[in-house]
Amino acid sequence: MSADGINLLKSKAFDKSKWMQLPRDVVIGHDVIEHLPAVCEDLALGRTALVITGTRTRDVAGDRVRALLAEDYAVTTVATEEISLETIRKIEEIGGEADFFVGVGGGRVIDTAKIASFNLDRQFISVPTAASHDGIASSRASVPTVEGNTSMTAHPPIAVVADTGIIARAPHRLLAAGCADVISNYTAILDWELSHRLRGEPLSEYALTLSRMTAEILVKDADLIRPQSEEGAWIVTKALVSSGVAMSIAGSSRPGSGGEHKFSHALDRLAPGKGLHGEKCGIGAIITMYLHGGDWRGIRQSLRKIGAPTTPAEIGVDDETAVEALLAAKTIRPERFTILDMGLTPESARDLIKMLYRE
Ligand SMILES: NC(=O)C1=CN([C@@H]2O[C@H](COP(=O)(O)OP(=O)(O)OC[C@H]3O[C@@H](n4cnc5c(N)ncnc54)[C@H](OP(=O)(O)O)[C@@H]3O)[C@@H](O)[C@H]2O)C=CC1
Ligand SMILES: O=C(CO)COP(=O)(O)O
Ligand SMILES: [Zn+2]
Repeated sequence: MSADGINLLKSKAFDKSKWMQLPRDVVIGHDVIEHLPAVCEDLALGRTALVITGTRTRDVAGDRVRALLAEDYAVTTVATEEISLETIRKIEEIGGEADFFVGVGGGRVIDTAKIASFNLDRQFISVPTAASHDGIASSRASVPTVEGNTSMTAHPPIAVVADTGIIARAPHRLLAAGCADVISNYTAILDWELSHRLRGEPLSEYALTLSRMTAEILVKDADLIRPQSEEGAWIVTKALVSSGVAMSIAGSSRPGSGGEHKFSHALDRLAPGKGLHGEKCGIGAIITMYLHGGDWRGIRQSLRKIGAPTTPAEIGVDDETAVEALLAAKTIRPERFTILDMGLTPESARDLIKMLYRE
């Protein structure tokens, strides 16, 4: 039985988290931020909006969103500096009276808006300022907790408004990180298949195929993904939306998150502030592809071509910490079986990190 079938079979009880929810309006293109009021009108979401943004992204787009909506809506803006259960709770208090939420920023801000709106049973609109992660359109959200990073069921945005002009002007590092997040789908899928074969974990063939196809198209178009190129921003944003849809189909982040993501989450804790989410996942994907016996040099070549880092040193992490993260990775969400559960030792972890520097 595939995971798709299981979702349907289990749907007898009223449990929204089992539904396959997808965004309704997805608007990607030049200057589309100006269409945000029209999108809100189309969706008839109410008259009171809470805009959640970041301390940098407020200048980049948060203030513009506020000004655009203020003509027709009562708007409150909150700028957050971090994602945590505490911040989300505070935002829920501020947004209790809002009819809908708008998340304007990177992955942290969008996940914050996603979880707070889900908890309050309000819709939210995703306005990414960077193509740096595949949570732009997904129904999943990740929050760092004391037990490690937790993947939470939430809901997808009712709409995505992705302005490629804004995204193309963001530092190229963010775009490259988004590409790496998508490239890591290759290894996430291998881990999922491994767990399916070894542990009988349900597999969604639709989600898996969409996830792999998204990574393949991105790698094929890698030559077009250049700094400040709006065409590149458009290609990557579409891939991130597609990857997020794969997660919504699966009802979990499995199609886009395997051992390479666990490595990234372990680094979040062991080396806080070093490297972007997608950058860490990309480095992890080289390692787990090697362990799967696949084309790890191909993964590394694609990351290099796009301008993403391929070694811990490039993100300011020393090798010993990277070894520690590799060993700690399997303790994060231990129920999610990956290649890192197949007998990694301190010696082999050291060799794997060394391997990253090999020509
Ligand atoms: N829900 C899901 O399915 C997924 C969720 N994620 C989550 O997303 C997060 C990672 O997202 P990521 O975007 O890498 O990290 P952040 O949201 O932390 O963004 C990184 C930095 O880039 C800044 N930034 C964003 N846009 C611009 C811009 N246009 N110009 C200048 N600076 C900009 C942000 O500013 P500011 O300080 O203003 O925020 C922030 O300082 C993690 O929390 C991860 O768990 C990742 C993948 C999937
Ligand atoms: O980052 C993600 C997919 O790219 C989400 O995965 P996690 O569930 O590991 O946070
Ligand atoms: Zn990711």
